[in-house]
Amino acid sequence: MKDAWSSDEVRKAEEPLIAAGEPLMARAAYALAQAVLREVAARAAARPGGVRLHGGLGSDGLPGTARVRSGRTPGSRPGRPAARRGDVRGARVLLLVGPGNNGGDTLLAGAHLVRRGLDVTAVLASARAHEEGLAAFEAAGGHAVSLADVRVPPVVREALDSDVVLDGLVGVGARGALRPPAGGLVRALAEAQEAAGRRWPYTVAVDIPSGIGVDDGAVPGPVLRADRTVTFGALKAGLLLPPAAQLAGEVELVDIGFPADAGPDHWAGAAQRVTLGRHAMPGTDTGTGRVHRMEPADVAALWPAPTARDHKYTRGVVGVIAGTSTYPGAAVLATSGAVRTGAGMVRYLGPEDVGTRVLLARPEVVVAGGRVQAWVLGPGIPAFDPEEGPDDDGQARRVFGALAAVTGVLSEDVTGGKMPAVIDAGALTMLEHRLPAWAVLTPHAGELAELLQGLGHEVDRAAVEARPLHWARTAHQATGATVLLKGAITVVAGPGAAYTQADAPAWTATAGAGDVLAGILGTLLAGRSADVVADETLAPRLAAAAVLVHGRAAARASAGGPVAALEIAHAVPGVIAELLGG
Ligand SMILES: NC(=O)C1=CN([C@@H]2O[C@H](COP(=O)(O)OP(=O)(O)OC[C@H]3O[C@@H](n4cnc5c(N)ncnc54)[C@H](O)[C@@H]3O)[C@@H](O)[C@H]2O)[C@@H](O)CC1
Ligand SMILES: [K+]
Repeated sequence: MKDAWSSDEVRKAEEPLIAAGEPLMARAAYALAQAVLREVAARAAARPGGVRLHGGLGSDGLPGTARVRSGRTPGSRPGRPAARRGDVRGARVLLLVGPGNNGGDTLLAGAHLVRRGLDVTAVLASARAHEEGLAAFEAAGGHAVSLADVRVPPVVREALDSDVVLDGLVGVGARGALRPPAGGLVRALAEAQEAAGRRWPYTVAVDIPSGIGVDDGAVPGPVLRADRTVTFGALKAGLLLPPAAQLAGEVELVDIGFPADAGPDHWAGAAQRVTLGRHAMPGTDTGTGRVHRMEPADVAALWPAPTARDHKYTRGVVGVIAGTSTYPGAAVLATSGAVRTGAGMVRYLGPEDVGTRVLLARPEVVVAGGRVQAWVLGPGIPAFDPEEGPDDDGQARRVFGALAAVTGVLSEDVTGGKMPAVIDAGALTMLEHRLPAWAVLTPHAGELAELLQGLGHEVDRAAVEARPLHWARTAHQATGATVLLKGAITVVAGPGAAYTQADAPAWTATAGAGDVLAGILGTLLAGRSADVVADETLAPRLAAAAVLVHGRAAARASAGGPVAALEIAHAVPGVIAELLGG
């Protein structure tokens, strides 16, 4: 499991170590310099002619760095002697340096790089800079200029003429969007980066890409996209959360001596254990707390793998209420997802013609009512409109009945009382009561926005996409349910924990993929039905596990190319075999 910390937790972990005189910053800076040297050496090794790794500016013919580097012997200008293959000397590095310790890390790393023969320029974005770091950098022979003196355009040109850019403007001490002048600098650099495409230098974010929401993964202003983030002591929540995670590149965690578990999970407190009715508003979401990411071993440990003593009923029966005569495909996809994940049995409830199609695709499915251990409700069923009434072949009636069993409103339901459920698509519009955590809502951003609007929030799809974890938590607090918010990076918010999974290739954004996910999760919930009802932390974990399996199955089915939803379901057994065998 990857654990990403909030900025508060990082600070709490640092305090006693700093008080004890641990050289945290020196360790961070050394590791940062090593990461840069590794990359520079690898690139130089791949290039005959040595160090000039990057294509350089060339486009406007300007000696781009002259103004930034005025008065300095340009040791790495074109025309210098060619170095050996793999030699890092003379590679050009631009440091973007902010006023705090993040800038300090960057300057100290810069000093290491200068000593290794790299050609390093530091742009100090603020009037203040980390004193010790600046002194070490200059003593090593590094060249520092002030942004106030050189202005933004020459810095952009310098960046374009560099091999590596280090973004050390702000780290976990920052709040909100980058303010001027750093904000203006990064806006200009990000635009140039976008325009330059592959000609842009290798960009390393120091601890975090400056300007992201450390705790909530928001991107409130300009941010320079990193190829790599070298982060210190612990992962930061914003590095795993969308949309910021998409700007962090490859994340490298460096051990600087934090204890394995330094602090409490602040978010796991009582804040979200509120009892709110359907129309009550949640309290303010603090947006702090840990975020987890499941890895294969975590999923294997949770998996309800069968033993020789099991039979189909102990393995778990999944009831699927999905599809209509107009949208029969969702029924096929959801039942296929459930069957291929290893359900003891899958029941299908719906219109007769849809049931026939389900059977043609999956003859294992039982098209009849009876006991189930978990429900999958809603794929391919239209939104419920209380004014118009249902036009869905009776599917809304069936979903309402199943929801009563999930919430315990019908305590003596024919299905046997409370049980977990996946609540997807149309079923998301049929929620009338507060839900338990073992009900897992699986909206995409647009559906979550509509659900939240129904609860009185002024939020649209774009707002949900801008702060997915915040809104998933808000929906969890308001409804009581576990919320699985689908996206390129999927977020799960449930009691005491948040998960984020980034397992699926971009090709997975295709019609029907979500129906398959609903089936996969339904089988997992059915396989551990009693546990899920007894332990409210289990549904979020199983939801994250389902997302991992679905994403890996999509990657298998895609093999780098387009993927059809049914093929994701077909790839699931191979993924499970790999997870359990590993
Ligand atoms: N405390 C320590 O000993 C260690 C800290 N480390 C580094 O220190 C960083 C945290 O350092 P600090 O707490 O000094 O804070 P930062 O360096 O992250 O930034 C704080 C500074 O940025 C300014 N700032 C805040 N919000 C801003 C905004 N929106 N726009 C522009 N400027 C803004 C503040 O005025 C303050 O001067 C970590 O991210 C990490 O890189 C590492 O060296 C590891 C050890
Ligand atoms: K940074």
